[in-house]
Amino acid sequence: MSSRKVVELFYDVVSPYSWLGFEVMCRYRNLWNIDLKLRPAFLRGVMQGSGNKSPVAVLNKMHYMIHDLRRLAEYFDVPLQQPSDPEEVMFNKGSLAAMRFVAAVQQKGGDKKTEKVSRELWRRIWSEDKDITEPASLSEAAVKAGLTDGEIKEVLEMCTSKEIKEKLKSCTEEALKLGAFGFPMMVCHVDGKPEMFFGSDRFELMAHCIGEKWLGPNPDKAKL
Ligand SMILES: N[C@@H](CCC(=O)N[C@@H](CS)C(=O)NCC(=O)O)C(=O)O
Repeated sequence: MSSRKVVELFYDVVSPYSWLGFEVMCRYRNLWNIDLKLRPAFLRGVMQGSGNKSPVAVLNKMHYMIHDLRRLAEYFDVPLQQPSDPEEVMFNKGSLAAMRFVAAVQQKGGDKKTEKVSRELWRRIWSEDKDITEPASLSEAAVKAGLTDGEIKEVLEMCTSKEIKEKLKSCTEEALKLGAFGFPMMVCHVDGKPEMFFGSDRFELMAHCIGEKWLGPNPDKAKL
């Protein structure tokens, strides 16, 4: 049997397209011969570091995205819904606290808990129009993800540590070095060479490059 290919998924919970990419990668993790590595990072740092401009700076692009996300939610079977004030949520409030929290969860609890907490944070911001900046909001997401009160207290304390700030920063810098200009970014390591894909709309090509089969965004339903 061929050795498992490593696929790194760089994401930020402020990014709705990252949620789509994340759910697809989680669905395919056991179907494809891959080792999925979650790489929580900071989208604003990637945008600034790469000199990219927000896609919503162009009005027509913003209108397209709003429409696109509505139909993608149904296509991907992800309960994505526009928050009432996307600008406030994405640009004013942002995701620094949330992504430090995710980085701390990963440090303390590994990828399984990181997956669950990330999903609950996306659900809050991109489905239920709820805050993800306050400690109480982060705690609520962590409770839903199954963390204990003790774990949550420890993770919240870790968020302000130099170690966790550095962890998020270095993952963001790594993404930039690999060529990131936005999220989601998937990096497949094929024969020791990194192959980068941007967006939740590159899975067909990715599957081709790693020698796997693309069965659409929901492979379990495709098999029925
Ligand atoms: N076509 C991509 C779009 C992904 C996308 O727009 N991601 C945003 C964050 S939610 C981004 O980083 N955009 C940077 C850019 O488009 O240059 C997809 O379908 O996933």
